[in-house]
Amino acid sequence: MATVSIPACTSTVLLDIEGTTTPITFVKDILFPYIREHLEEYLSTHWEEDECKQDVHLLKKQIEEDMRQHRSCPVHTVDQTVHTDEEKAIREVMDNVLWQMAADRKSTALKQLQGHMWRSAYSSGRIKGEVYQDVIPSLKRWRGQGLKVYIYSSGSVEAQKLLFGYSVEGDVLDLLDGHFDTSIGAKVDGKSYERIAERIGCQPEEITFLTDVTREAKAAEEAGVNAVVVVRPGNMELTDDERAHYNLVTSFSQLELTGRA
Ligand SMILES: CSCCC(=O)C(=O)COP(=O)(O)O
Ligand SMILES: [Mg+2]
Repeated sequence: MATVSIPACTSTVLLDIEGTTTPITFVKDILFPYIREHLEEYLSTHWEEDECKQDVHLLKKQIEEDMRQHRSCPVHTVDQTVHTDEEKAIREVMDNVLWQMAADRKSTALKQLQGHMWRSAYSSGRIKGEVYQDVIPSLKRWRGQGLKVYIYSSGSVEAQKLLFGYSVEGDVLDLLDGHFDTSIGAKVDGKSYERIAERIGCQPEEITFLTDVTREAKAAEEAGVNAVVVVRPGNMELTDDERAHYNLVTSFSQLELTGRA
């Protein structure tokens, strides 16, 4: 198995989740169906709670932003099955959430609500966060070499902590130095990586970012971050140009820090 060197100046490994630490199938076949199945019940039960109100407020702001940007939104027909204003409002939120999920939108509003909904699924043991077999040994190895390890995912920080706190390998949050989500900026925007470096307190050049998505790798490189593209079963196919441009790994164990044991 070919090794891929990461620069000797690296002080921090920054990890994407879906398609990188975790199979895409876990997200698409377990996490997302849970939301679709429990959305109506969740909104009806928690509608009057502050946290749910904030989630709905953020979703409404996102809808306004989408309208301003002329992005298509679900069209509301008159629904004969709902009677009260609350039922109507819940149905509107549901339509929007399901529409965003069908488009695999990565909006902060959607991701925040999802994170809150997964809480009880993880804490009850119904769902356990999947991580590839090479992930935990690599996190331990990197930390042993003095590297810091952070997560940067479109999934909310709360959703990230649930996945690693209730993982198939147990609670592995101790192996992580911190978490970033899209509240710091979109993963396809170079500025987000500059902000992350600033927040960590290092130069962008000291960060190696591992992701399955080349648009994210490109944005990271624009900020001066070293990007490595992770190829896992079921990930999006890469073009010949992308294969030629990026360092590729199929397992974290292929990564070697230059000049360290
Ligand atoms: C960690 S939460 C579940 C995954 C998710 O909702 C998501 O959008 C993951 O995106 P990523 O940026 O980790 O590819
Ligand atoms: Mg990903």
